[in-house]
Amino acid sequence: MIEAQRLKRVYKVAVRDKGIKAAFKSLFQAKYTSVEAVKGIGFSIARGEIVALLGPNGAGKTTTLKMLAGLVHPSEGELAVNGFKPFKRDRSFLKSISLLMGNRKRLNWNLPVVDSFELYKELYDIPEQEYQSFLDELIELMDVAEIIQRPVRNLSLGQRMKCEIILSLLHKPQVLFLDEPTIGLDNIAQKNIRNFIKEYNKRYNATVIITSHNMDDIESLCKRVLIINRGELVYDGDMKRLTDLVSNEKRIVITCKDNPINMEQYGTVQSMEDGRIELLIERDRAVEIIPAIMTNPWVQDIDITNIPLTEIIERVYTYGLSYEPK
Ligand SMILES: Nc1ncnc2c1ncn2[C@@H]1O[C@H](COP(=O)(O)OP(=O)(O)OP(=O)(O)O)[C@@H](O)[C@H]1O
Repeated sequence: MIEAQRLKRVYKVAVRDKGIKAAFKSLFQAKYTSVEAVKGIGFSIARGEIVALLGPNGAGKTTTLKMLAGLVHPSEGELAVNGFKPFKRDRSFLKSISLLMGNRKRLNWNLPVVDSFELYKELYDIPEQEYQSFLDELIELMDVAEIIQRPVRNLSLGQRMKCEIILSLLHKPQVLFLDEPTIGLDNIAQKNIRNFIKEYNKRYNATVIITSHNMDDIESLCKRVLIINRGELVYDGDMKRLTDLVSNEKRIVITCKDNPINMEQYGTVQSMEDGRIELLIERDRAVEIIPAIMTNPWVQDIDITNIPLTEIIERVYTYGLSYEPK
C-alpha cells in the first residue's frame, strides 16, 4: 500500500547576515543554504496498519507526511501510495487519501459546519445518497448531531476538531495521514478521537499513519512505530520490541515510615525523600525482589509500574537504540 525507498527531501532556505545593510543587499543577492529534512528513509506499510511516526521537534515527520500526501516533492527516492506517485497529485490518488493536520483548519469559520461538509461533497464529487448515509454514520460515531448546524466560530476546540476529522473523511479515504490529531484537546475529547480512529480503521480497513507527541495516542492506537531523528529512520518495528530494547526495568515506588537502609541491594535508587522511595529494579528479578522488600516492617505501600512510553521514547531520541538499561 505504501512503499518508500531512499526518500529524501532537501529544503532551500534563504539566509542573510545581520543588519540593515545585509537585509538590503539580500534583496538583490539572496544567499541560500540547504536543510536536509529527510535523509533517505525507506519503509513499507500494508493496508489496514496503524503506524506511529515519531521523532523530536524538527526530526522530519511532517515533511515525510507531506511527501506521502503529495504536498511536497521528494528531492530523491522512490515513493508509491496506493500505487500512485503522490507528487503527481492524480485526482484518484487525492480521493483515496486524507491529510489532517491538527493545527490547520479547513472548516469555514463563519458558516455552519454542515455547509462546509456540503462544499466538500461537491469538491470530491460524492454522490448525494452515498454522502448522506456516510455523513450520518460519521455524525453518529463522533456524536456531533447537535452541533453541525452551528457556525464554526461558536464551537469549542474539541467540537471543531471532531468536525474537522469528519470533513477530512467524507470522501472515505483508504489512507489517513494524521499530524497531531489531538493537539490542544482535553482528555475526554482525545479519547473520543482515538476511539473514532480505531473504529474507522476497523470498519474500512483503512491505513493510518499518525504523528503525535502525545504518547497516549500512540499507546492506544499503534502496534508498529517508525522513529525518525534528524531526518534518519532509527527504528521501524513493534512497539513492544522497542520497549524491551531500551528498558529492562520496573519502577517501584515505596511509601515507608522510618528511614530504610541499604536500598541499593534491590536496585537503583532514583529518589528518596519524605517517606517516598523511587527505585528501578531489574524486570526479570521482580518476583524475587518485591516480596523481599515487602517483608521489611517499614514498608507501608508499594506501587509497581513499567517505564512509561514517554520515557522509552525520550531514551531513543537521546541515546538511540544503544541506550544501556542499568
Ligand atoms: N518549508 C520549509 N522550508 C525550509 N525548511 C523547512 C521547511 N519545512 C520544514 N523545514 C525544516 O525541515 C526540518 C524538519 O521539519 P519537519 O516540520 O518535517 O519536522 P517535524 O518532525 O514535523 O517537527 P515538529 O515535531 O516540530 O512538528 C526542520 O529543520 C525544519 O526547520
